[in-house]
Amino acid sequence: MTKQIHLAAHFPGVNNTTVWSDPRSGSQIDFDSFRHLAQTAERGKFDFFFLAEGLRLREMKGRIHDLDVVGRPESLTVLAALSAVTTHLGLAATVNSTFNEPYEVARRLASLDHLSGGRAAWNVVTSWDAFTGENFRRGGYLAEADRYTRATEFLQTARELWDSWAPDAVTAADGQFIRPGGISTFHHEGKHFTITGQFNVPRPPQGHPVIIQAGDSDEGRNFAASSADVIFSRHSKLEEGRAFYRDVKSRLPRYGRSPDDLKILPAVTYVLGDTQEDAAERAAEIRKAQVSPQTAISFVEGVWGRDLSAYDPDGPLPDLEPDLGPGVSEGRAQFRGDRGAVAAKWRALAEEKNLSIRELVIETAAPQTFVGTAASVAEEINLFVQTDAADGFIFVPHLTPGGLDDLVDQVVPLLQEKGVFRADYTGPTLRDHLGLTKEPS
Ligand SMILES: Cc1cc2nc3c(=O)[nH]c(=O)nc-3n(C[C@H](O)[C@H](O)[C@H](O)COP(=O)(O)O)c2cc1C
Repeated sequence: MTKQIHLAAHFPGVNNTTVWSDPRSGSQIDFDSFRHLAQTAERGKFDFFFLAEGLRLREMKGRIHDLDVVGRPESLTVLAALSAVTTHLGLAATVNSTFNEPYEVARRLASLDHLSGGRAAWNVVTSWDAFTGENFRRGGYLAEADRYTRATEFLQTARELWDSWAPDAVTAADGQFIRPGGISTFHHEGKHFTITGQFNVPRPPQGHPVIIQAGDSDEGRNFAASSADVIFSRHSKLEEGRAFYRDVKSRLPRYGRSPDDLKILPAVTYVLGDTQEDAAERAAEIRKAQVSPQTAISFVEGVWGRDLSAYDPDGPLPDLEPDLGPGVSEGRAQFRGDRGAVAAKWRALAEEKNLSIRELVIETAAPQTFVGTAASVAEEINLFVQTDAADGFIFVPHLTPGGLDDLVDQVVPLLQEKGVFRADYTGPTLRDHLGLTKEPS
């Protein structure tokens, strides 16, 4: 059976995706930038618009990675404003379950779901690191091992709050506003939260907003399989995408769910050209522009575990061994792999090709996912979905705010012609767009 593709748009501006040097590059914080990207996604009949979250600026010994994050307003606030200038597009907010409280988050998501007529989604992230925690905690930090027990209980508690209002609780008829018995008292007692009382926002139009999950560990995958509607993954290559897809989908029956109940959407990038060669040339230029001198130094610092700010990005790698103790880079940019092995590989590559620090980082940076003509990119997107490497994609453009224009104008019509992507929305809610009939419980 031919699968229907799901498409979403990610607002860029972090992780060196954005090409700041391009004269078309606009503000990351003006409402017009958000509006342009969201309205472009809606013109393309995308399922949803996605905002990530970073709760502390990344830094190296106090030096902020200022090219990584230049303005990142709180996502639910931005999405509430976007709900007024869009009509069908889903609105997905990343909200951390480690540094927030269920009552407050459940209220804000229920409110967005009401304001938007059933278009809200919550990307439940679990970043727990102590460095970020300094912004929030009164003392003591969550152990890494507890991040998903807290997230699971957090989500369960939010669901109890949403369910505490019957769908028809508000009657506003016969001199009565609330139907007797329409609102129940909630009482939650658990390891992380003990709360009791009454929720004060009516049940969201979608019942529960759509739940997205973006972890990758075994616990993260189980959390998605048990509790999420969408998983946002980093596995964007064909073979690794298929392996991830098989692994995650095979976990659903353990939780009494069917594989269709969870959509797998990897984050992807793209570059279009008039010919394959033209697109490849443009892709190489974009990769160069994405690695600024400061970005190049911070990547190498992340692997070497040393302050390398005194080194010339256009010069050779430092003649220093990596420091394999705790990294000096803090925040989400911290490198989490085997730094010794990566450093050895990078040194060998730099020597073999005579690369400067910046050239090395450009050479090792992940290539763009889809590079080609509109027709070849449409083919490839469809191939990934029809061969179960994904159910669709979250596109991360490299330009704000015009970065999705060519995708929507040139690639989406080809997918529509193939009959694998909607020509128009068929329902008002995000659950309708995703073809999700029931909520995980
Ligand atoms: C594709 C992807 C996107 C993510 N986006 C965010 C984000 O915007 N904000 C955040 O705090 N964490 C984000 N995370 C981090 C995850 O929520 C999670 O904390 C992290 O991956 C550690 O969990 P894990 O060990 O299960 O992978 C993202 C992870 C992935 C894979």
